[in-house]
Amino acid sequence: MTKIAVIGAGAIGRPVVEALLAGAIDDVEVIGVVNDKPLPDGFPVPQIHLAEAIATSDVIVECAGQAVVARHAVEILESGRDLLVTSAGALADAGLATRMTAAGPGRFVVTSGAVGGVDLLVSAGSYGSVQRASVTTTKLPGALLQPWMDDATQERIRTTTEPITIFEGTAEEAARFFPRSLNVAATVGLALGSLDLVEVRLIADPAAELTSHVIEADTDAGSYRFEIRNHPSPDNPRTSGVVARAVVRSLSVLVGRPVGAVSII
Ligand SMILES: NC(=O)C1=CN([C@@H]2O[C@H](COP(=O)(O)OP(=O)(O)OC[C@H]3O[C@@H](n4cnc5c(N)ncnc54)[C@H](O)[C@@H]3O)[C@@H](O)[C@H]2O)C=CC1
Ligand SMILES: O=C([O-])CC(=O)C(=O)O
Repeated sequence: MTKIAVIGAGAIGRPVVEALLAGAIDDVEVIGVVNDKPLPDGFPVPQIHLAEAIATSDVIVECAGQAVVARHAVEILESGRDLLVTSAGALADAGLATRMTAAGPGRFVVTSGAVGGVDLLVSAGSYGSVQRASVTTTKLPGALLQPWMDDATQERIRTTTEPITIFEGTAEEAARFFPRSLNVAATVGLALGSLDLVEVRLIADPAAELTSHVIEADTDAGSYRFEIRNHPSPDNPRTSGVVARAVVRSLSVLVGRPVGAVSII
């Protein structure tokens, strides 16, 4: 039996817990959830402290935010626990990425999250050089407002009646400026082996009922274009609903029991 602790009980953490309790992966036990606020009434597993999670689990699943990875990943890995990272943008901090890579004996993996095609991009990145790569994300304006934006910028985004580009930059900048909306840009950069290479564009579109991520890459191995259109989570318009399922799938690979009739990894 593999003991799992989850950090975060929100739009990703809660459905991850529910899927695991429903038997999505054989032979796993959810020992509890670490959360910075009291859990809502009826939450199906107990709230535990991080120290208890570290002491009693085999794998810790982060579904809480980049700051949690920055603060706790090295400690978790040094304790010997494996760590599944959802907030991929944390690894845009090269110093943290280096410390996490050096830490052990626990291992860390990053879920593919809201996007697909990153398996092929890892293969292409290792095949030869990458000439260019881009991620263009389109979301509802309200999902993109940030505390660092001034009032005029927030108002322009909130009231736009047509699609507007609100950010252009590297995957590192994207992860820093939109920590809850552009982790996927870091995921693509990590897959290709360079975050600086990835040109990121973020569009606020009041008609964007679906969140879209268009990933393009020209490499020695080939040219790729993936267009992903996800329904947002009903619990958090920033987050695609499918992400919790991606986390469960990644966890199933990490624990060596891939889900599905035929294992595709
Ligand atoms: N890789 C990907 O494709 C995606 C990654 N994400 C990442 O996943 C994170 C979680 O997303 P959602 O579940 O939609 O967010 P959410 O806001 O619905 O839930 C976050 C949960 O984490 C808890 N939390 C926050 N800080 C914490 C701390 N320091 N310690 C313990 N618990 C803490 C909150 O109380 C809440 O329960 C996002 O912040 C983002 O970094 C989100 C969407 C896609
Ligand atoms: O869920 C999504 O579509 C993407 C997202 O929020 C992120 O990358 O942080």
